[in-house]
Amino acid sequence: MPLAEPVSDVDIERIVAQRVVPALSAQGFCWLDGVLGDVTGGAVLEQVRRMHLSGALKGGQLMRAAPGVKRSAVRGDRIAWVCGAERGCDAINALLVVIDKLVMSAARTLDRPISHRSKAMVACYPGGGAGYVKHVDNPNSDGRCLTCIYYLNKDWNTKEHGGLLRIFPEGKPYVCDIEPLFDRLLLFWSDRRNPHEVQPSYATRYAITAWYFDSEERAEAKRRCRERSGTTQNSRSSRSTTNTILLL
Ligand SMILES: COc1ccc2cc(-c3cnc(C(=O)NCC(=O)O)c(O)c3)ccc2c1
Ligand SMILES: [Mn+2]
Repeated sequence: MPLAEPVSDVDIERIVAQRVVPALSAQGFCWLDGVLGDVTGGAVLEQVRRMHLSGALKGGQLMRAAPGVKRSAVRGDRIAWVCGAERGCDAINALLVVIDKLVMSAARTLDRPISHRSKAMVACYPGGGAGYVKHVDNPNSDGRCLTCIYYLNKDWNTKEHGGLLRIFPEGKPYVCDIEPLFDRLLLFWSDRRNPHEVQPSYATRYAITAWYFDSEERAEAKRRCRERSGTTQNSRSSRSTTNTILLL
């Protein structure tokens, strides 16, 4: 049941109470359809398409590329980081405003100290079998607690196009397959509770991801990083994934 456009704060509070909080509490992930509606969702898609066609999306990095293993064999996406204030990203910004409201409302109810997020990662799996092997987004308490992925793929047919997001909930005998459908928002805990993979995609597959930080876990991660690099408060911390996934 798509939400009215633009989605209202009342709608957001209702969806959080009825869907997001119960699902995150019970199973550790949740997806919502019809989040922005056709008009605003379509505007986001157009802005992502324009970024892709203009060459703004670059090969995604890896935290630790095993020697001799081609990056694309592990992760085939092309990405760009946006804060939403960039020219031609106003619809992406509108999406981020809605996701921020959803997440902060859920954080209040769940009493999770979520205080900030990464920039938005605009991603394209360009087809040709590109995917991402099974992984955990935050296996080592880097501060990221919630992964939010907004999908933009109209007329997506998994049997033909592949590209399923498969979650392997920790300790459960089942998997959860999520189709990357247009105007769908997926949220899941970023830690070891939710190993997941992007199955090989055979059509262009767009998504926008933001990671939300648990402020206490993030502070502890920064403290450990400073301790490891033996630097003082003022020096630059060593560049790492968490530093790459910069905060707004
Ligand atoms: C060192 O700098 C960076 C910068 C960005 C990084 C992004 C990812 C990442 C993680 N997960 C997914 C995913 O699970 N997508 C699921 C889906 O599209 O349905 C994805 O597409 C991309 C991993 C490592 C990174 C390291
Ligand atoms: Mn991931």
